[in-house]
Amino acid sequence: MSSSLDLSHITVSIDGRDLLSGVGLRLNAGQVTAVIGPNGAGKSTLLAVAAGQLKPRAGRVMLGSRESHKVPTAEAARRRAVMPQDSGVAFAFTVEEVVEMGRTPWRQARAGRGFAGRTRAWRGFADDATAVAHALELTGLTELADRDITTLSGGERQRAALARVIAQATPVAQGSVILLDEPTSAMDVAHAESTLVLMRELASRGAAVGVVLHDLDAAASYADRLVLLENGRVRAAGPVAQVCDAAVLSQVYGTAVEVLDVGGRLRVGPLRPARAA
Ligand SMILES: Nc1ncnc2c1ncn2[C@@H]1O[C@H](COP(=O)(O)OP(=O)(O)OP(=O)(O)O)[C@@H](O)[C@H]1O
Repeated sequence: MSSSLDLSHITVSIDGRDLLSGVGLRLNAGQVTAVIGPNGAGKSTLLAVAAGQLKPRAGRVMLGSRESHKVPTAEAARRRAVMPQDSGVAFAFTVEEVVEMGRTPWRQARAGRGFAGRTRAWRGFADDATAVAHALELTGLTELADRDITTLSGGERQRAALARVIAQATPVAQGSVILLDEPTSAMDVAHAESTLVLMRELASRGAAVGVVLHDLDAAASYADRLVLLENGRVRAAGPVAQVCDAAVLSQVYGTAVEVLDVGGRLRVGPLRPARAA
């Protein structure tokens, strides 16, 4: 299995406190890897390191076969698209303009090549307008394309941020990396499910997807592998069935978590009391 992004022995310290201690994260092409763990465990910090936004005190980040910081910025942006936890745009851009921003690294690449239409690399590039229109359609935003982004609801804004990431990641190829930090946190159940299905679709086209999720059942249903963080360390990592151990999850989250096998699919969530009729 080829790894598109490989973080090893990552340590991040701020003000003398270790937010991450010796953490590893391997994102494989064609797979969804979900990072789970309680509030403050270090999930967003780990994703920020994976995104190249935060430099670790120790450890190594490999983007494909090269150290991430040695990959030129624009090239890295074509291979690695990131949706941060808070991806709000404060200015009055239209939804379409925000999604178009995802195409910037591709436009830069073409500008750098002059008339790049004849170069080999160009053949792999999607047409910008098509990529933007497709991303809007996939996220159900076509009707809202001309709306001022600041007027959208929280869930709609989150879909626009996702559309920008999809536009940036187009064309998805082996080696593409897509990082999503709680992409469904503001979405209703229907949009959350569509987003998770879309995430799997991106992986099936060859992307290595890393996603932070609080919804344990969604993580168990849609991820191939889980990384469970606790206090800045990896408590468990591996295939879903291996990491979804009720005793371990209950201990790490400090509340009773149940894991049920329902027709071969694991259902994971808080153990809730039965209510009297
Ligand atoms: N810039 C910073 N300065 C000081 N502490 C920080 C900073 N950034 C993060 N932290 C702390 O590092 C820890 C990990 O934060 P992080 O955001 O990675 O957690 P998380 O697992 O994503 O949490 P959540 O589920 O609440 O989003 C937290 O205790 C947080 O308060």
